[in-house]
Amino acid sequence: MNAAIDNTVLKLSNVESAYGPVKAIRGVSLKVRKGEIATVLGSNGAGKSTILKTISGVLDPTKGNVEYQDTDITSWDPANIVRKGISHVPEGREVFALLSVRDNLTMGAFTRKDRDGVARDMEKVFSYFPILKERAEQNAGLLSGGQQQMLAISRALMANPEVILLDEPSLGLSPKLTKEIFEIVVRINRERGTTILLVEQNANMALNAADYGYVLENGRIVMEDTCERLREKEDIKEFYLGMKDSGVRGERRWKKKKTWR
Ligand SMILES: Nc1ncnc2c1ncn2[C@@H]1O[C@H](COP(=O)(O)OP(=O)(O)OP(=O)(O)O)[C@@H](O)[C@H]1O
Repeated sequence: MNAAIDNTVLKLSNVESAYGPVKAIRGVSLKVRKGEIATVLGSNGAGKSTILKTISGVLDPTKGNVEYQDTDITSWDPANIVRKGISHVPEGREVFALLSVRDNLTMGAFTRKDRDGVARDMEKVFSYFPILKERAEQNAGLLSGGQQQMLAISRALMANPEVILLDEPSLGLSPKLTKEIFEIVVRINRERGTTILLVEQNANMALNAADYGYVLENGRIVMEDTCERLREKEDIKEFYLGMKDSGVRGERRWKKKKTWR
């Protein structure tokens, strides 16, 4: 379908990416529509982070294309991809530990010249995460893990993105904090209309927050559907929603891939 008609903002077509001889994703095709939260679920090593790195330009694909709003951005420089409107929050809540919270946020706006807009967005970020305002002058390294995750998301927001690529925000966080962070992610999506592509192992949180989901196994998409329908599928219940031990990677027997859109 024509991207303009089905509202697709981000489209991967048959993408393959590798680390030297290690093929991490193979033949990945997916679409993210404007204003939606899309999620990619998968176990350790499935290739989730590699999808985000390939979109954000950290890693050049060996095959296939990445399109954003009908522009082919395959292998673009990461800074130009941020300028174009895509911000990446990498796994592991990367922050500049020796810089203050405020300076981290200012660095997130490195592509912008509109000082008033940057100041406004900093206040907006502080309204999402008031603890960051309280600790604005502290070094980011002094923040707790959860607060660093908040800062990493906030720094991405400071670029005023249309799309946020969010890598495993639940990593290492308590269930309570994970829930809090997901609530803010949904709020950002609803209030700003920010399109979000979220990769997660925590399927429960991701399927509740997202509109549309993909399941990635061994570098390949094996299933996709609305999150509402994915939650009802036996494979998802067994392997991702804790109704059965997830077993060893690669041992799963997924039914033939079905596509609904
Ligand atoms: N820098 C690297 N060099 C070599 N191989 C890598 C590198 N980064 C990832 N890989 C390999 O690529 C594959 C996909 O990794 P990726 O990090 O994308 O998976 P993931 O689904 O995000 O896993 P996790 O949930 O553990 O973060 C894995 O086999 C991994 O070992």
